[in-house]
Amino acid sequence: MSGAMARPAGLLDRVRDTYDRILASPRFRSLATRFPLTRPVARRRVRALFDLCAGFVYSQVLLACVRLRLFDILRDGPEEESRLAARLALPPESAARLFAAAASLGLLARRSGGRWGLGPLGAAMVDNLGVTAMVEHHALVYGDLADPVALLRRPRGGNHLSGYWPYAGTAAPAALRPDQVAAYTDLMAASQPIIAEEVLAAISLRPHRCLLDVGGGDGSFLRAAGTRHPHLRLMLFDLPAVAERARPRFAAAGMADRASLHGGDVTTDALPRGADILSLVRVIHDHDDDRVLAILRAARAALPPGGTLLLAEPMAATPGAEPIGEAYFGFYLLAMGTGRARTPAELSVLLRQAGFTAPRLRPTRTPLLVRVMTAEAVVNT
Ligand SMILES: C[S@@+](CC[C@H](N)C(=O)[O-])C[C@H]1O[C@@H](n2cnc3c(N)ncnc32)[C@H](O)[C@@H]1O
Repeated sequence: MSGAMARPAGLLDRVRDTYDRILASPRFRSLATRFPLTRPVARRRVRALFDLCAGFVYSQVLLACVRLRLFDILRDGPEEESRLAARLALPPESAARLFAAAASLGLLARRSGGRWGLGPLGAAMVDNLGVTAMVEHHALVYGDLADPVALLRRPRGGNHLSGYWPYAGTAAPAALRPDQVAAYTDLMAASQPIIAEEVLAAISLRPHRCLLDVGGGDGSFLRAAGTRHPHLRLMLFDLPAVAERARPRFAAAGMADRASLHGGDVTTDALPRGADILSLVRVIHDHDDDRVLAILRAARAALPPGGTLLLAEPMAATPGAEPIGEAYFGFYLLAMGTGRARTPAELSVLLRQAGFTAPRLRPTRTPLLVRVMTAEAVVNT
């Protein structure tokens, strides 16, 4: 039991307990499927439970499609089954099995004349480098989650994912070598365009002069912001080996004279000054509370009084996307070894502790992908 004394159950709790006991009864479940009025609900629950049991198989069907480049092949139009099987170098029977499985998941669709085309979800995968990279990356996650009870019981870290995100498990992240940061930086860059679109639609940078992106990776977010706001000066802070990866990319985008790059460890080194808005995009959820406070305090110190903090990441308890924050990020970050998805209320508490005021959640178009909060650096008294 936790330290808190258990409160006596209220009426609502007792009603819920009774409801749970009824649902847990095999006899009731059997009755519910037979009774016409309860049958639709019973069927939905059975389906939801089956999807939970089978989800890993569905993911592997998607992985097979991605590895075979099936969505790329079908982007130019439907193809006849045996020709498609030959292009994929699959035995005809296996190919038919894959196509039927993918169609049942909305990835492919049957067309006339024995042909297969893209389904609605397969069409959404075309040129979707971010999701494609994540599907491949999940092969690593899959390994770490193979024994979830062992994962929950063991000390944190020491998994494939903690090796993939080496800053999560080291006391000296600034010493990481270029070869240790390349894979994760590229993965983040692949999904950054969609994140940047959401964030830049949620908050206007027009009133600002200079944006400092902390944990800014290869600068993808800054370049998106700089393209949309040509007046904006750009500053990037990340681990030295990561910040260096941004240099040729800013040059290629013709933004080298607007951008400055700064390498260091945000938990121990001072951040450069001069920006009136500072962003933390998909950074805070990687860290435990003590490091989050160190990062936010460094951000506060770098901003002028009244300066804006922009915090963007997937958050816990997002209405309609609860499993993303609690289940997906909960277990992903457990395997990685640090961090957790936090609710806007939890983030607000940390922001205030670090010297920010007026934390505010800004609506995003797809909160499942990213939510945005802003706060103001307190005016020193
Ligand atoms: C999950 S990635 C997000 C990258 C980028 N903001 C994005 O959304 O694509 C987290 C970033 O924080 C950086 N980072 C982690 N620990 C850091 C530290 N102690 N000091 C500076 N940067 C750090 C990583 O190198 C990485 O680029």
